[in-house]
Formats: sequence, structure tokens, C-alpha cells
Amino acid sequence: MATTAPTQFAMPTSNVQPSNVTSVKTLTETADLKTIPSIYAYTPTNPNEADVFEDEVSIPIIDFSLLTSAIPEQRSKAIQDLDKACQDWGFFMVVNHGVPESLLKGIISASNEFFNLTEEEKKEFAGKNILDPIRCGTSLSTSNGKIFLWRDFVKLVVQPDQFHAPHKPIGFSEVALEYCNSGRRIVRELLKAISESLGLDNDYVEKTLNLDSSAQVFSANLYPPCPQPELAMGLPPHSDHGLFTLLIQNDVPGLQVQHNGKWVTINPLPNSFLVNTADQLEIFSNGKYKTLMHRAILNNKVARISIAMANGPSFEATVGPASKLVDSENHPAAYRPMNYKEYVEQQQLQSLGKTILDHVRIEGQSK
Ligand SMILES: O=C(O)CCC(=O)C(=O)O
Ligand SMILES: [Fe+2]
Repeated sequence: MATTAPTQFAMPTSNVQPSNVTSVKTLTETADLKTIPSIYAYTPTNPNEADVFEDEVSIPIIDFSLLTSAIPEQRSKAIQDLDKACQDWGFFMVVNHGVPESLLKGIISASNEFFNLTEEEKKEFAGKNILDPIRCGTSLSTSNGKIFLWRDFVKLVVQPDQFHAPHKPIGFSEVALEYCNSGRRIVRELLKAISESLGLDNDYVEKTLNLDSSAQVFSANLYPPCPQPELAMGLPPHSDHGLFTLLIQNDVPGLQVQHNGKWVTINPLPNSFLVNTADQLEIFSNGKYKTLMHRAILNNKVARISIAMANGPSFEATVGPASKLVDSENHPAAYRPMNYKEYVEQQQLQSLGKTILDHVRIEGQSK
């Protein structure tokens, strides 16, 4: 049923300012908040973005076992489904992926234990600057640092070369490594299929973007229950910087994806991976597959945990539209090439909601 959230946030907010608050978790656990501190009041840049609906739309489903099938007809059908999902939604659920349920549950519970460490223990992993390979904290680490989101996070650069993870809580690092390796295998297969759906050889993407040393960033997000969920924001609308992001969550909804100008709340199939297209895929496909705008909203009852794994090309790769997809007459390049590492660095320095994609887009060429 279609529901419309208020476009004006007129509810009272608390004047209590969290002095020295290191996490939203601590804030919610140390005070019996009936209203949110005013610094968490989120004002949407586009008021229409509060237009939410949860309709009977059907979210695309990709059967991973068909994508890797030895039967050519099954594989081609799965590639067509993937192509359509990426064009129509930029979003799909992957089922029959072979990653055991115990591993999916294991990484969520290990992340929960990480958030349960004391503030003192977590300080060790806070990181000093936004490109540190292990970083935990709250809000957003934008350059101005002024925006307070109802979200705590731990972010790890897990590839290339070296796997980085906190040594606490016990067992976290092991389960994170196994989880990241499984996710990497899935993304690699998806990108082979994408190569084909773009009409390229199936190893074109992996060779051109040097996927043997591709970057992978793991983020666990905690959204504690919020007394005024309609006034605060978990993660505001954004796109991700890589090629594909893989996401799982505990059983609490909160992810919304933008589809035909509306926000759709996602209720995942059990044990599925949620996958969204990201900026580098839009650039590489010369705009055939658009990056997905998405956000995380809050509730006032239970904590939500999501695990987002961003999968990019190699940090060394310079990403532009695949040369085989460009011809100056009919398909001119719609994006300027840019080194991926530089793209990520620039993106991290942007203020909320702004994207580097706008800087590399060539005016008048991309639709
Ligand atoms: O928590 C979610 O559902 C979204 C997370 C996300 O978009 C991100 O970490 O980039
Ligand atoms: Fe995201």
C-alpha cells in the first residue's frame, strides 16, 4: 500500500545535546530518550524524497545456480535476467548462491559483538583519517563532519593485497575473512555475466579492470532503535562507488531503493544477497546500467544491522566507458575516465548526497 511520509518535519526534538557521545548505541543506552537530540534531525535536500511506497512491485531475483550452470540455455536466460534487473532496477536479490546460512548469520552476529565492545575497546579501531583500512565510529566521516546520522559503523578495507580486520571480538576476523571471500566469488561471477550482457567476452571486465587485485570494502552498520524514526536518518540517499555492492541484514527492514522516482522498502528473501549496481558499473557500461540510489531508514523498536560489501575494480584501474562500447558517432563516451582510487578519495571528501559521478559525466552525452 502506498504511504506518504511527512515532507515537513515539525515534531519537537530534544534539546539534550549528546556531550562526548561516541556512538548512537551508547546514546540510546545511557538515556531514556523520548525525542531525538536536535543534532540528529535530518532535513531532506529534496522534500519529495519522503514519498515512500511499499507496493506490490516484484524485486528482480537472480538464481545464482543458473548463472553458473553448465547448461548454456540456463546460463543465457540467467544473464538476460541479470541484464534486465540492472537496466530496470539496478537492484536484485541473489538466491541459490551456495553461501551457507551459518556464515551469513555468523557475520551478522560477529558484527553485533563488535558493536557491543566497550567504547574504550572500540577506540583502538577508530582510525585517524577516512582512508585508514580499519575505521569505526558514528555519523558520517564527511569532510565537514557536521552531519549526525542515526548509525554506527565499522569499515574495513579487506582487499586488495591485505585483509584488514579488528582483532576483537574473538573470532570476528576469521568469520569476516570467510564472508568476504564468499562475497568476492559471487561478484566475480556476476561480472563475468555482465561482460556477456554487455556483448563483450566473458573475461573482458576482469581483464580490463584487473579484478585479480580488485578492491573490496566491508562495512557493518548498526542502526539502534530511534524514538522518532521519521525525524532522523540512518543513511541518506546515496549511490555506492564500486561496481556491485552486496548487502545482507538481520531480520529488520530498513533499506529503501529508488525505483521510478519512488522509494521502495526491501524485504529480502531469506538468505538472499541484496545486490545493487554502483558508480563504476554505470561508467564502464557507458550508462547502460545506472547506479542505484538507496538509503537506510529507521524504526523505533529494534536495532537493525546491515553488512554492505562494496566491490570495485583495482584501485590502480582507470575506469571509463569500455572502449568496445564506444563509437564516436552512435555511442559517444558519456563519462570521463578517472583513476578508481582517486574517485574513492574524492567521494569520501564530498558532502552528503553529492557524487563524483556528476564530475565525470560528460554533459549532454549521458541520459
Ligand atoms: O543499511 C543499509 O541497508 C544500507 C547500507 C548502505 O547503503 C551502505 O553501507 O552503503
Ligand atoms: Fe550504500
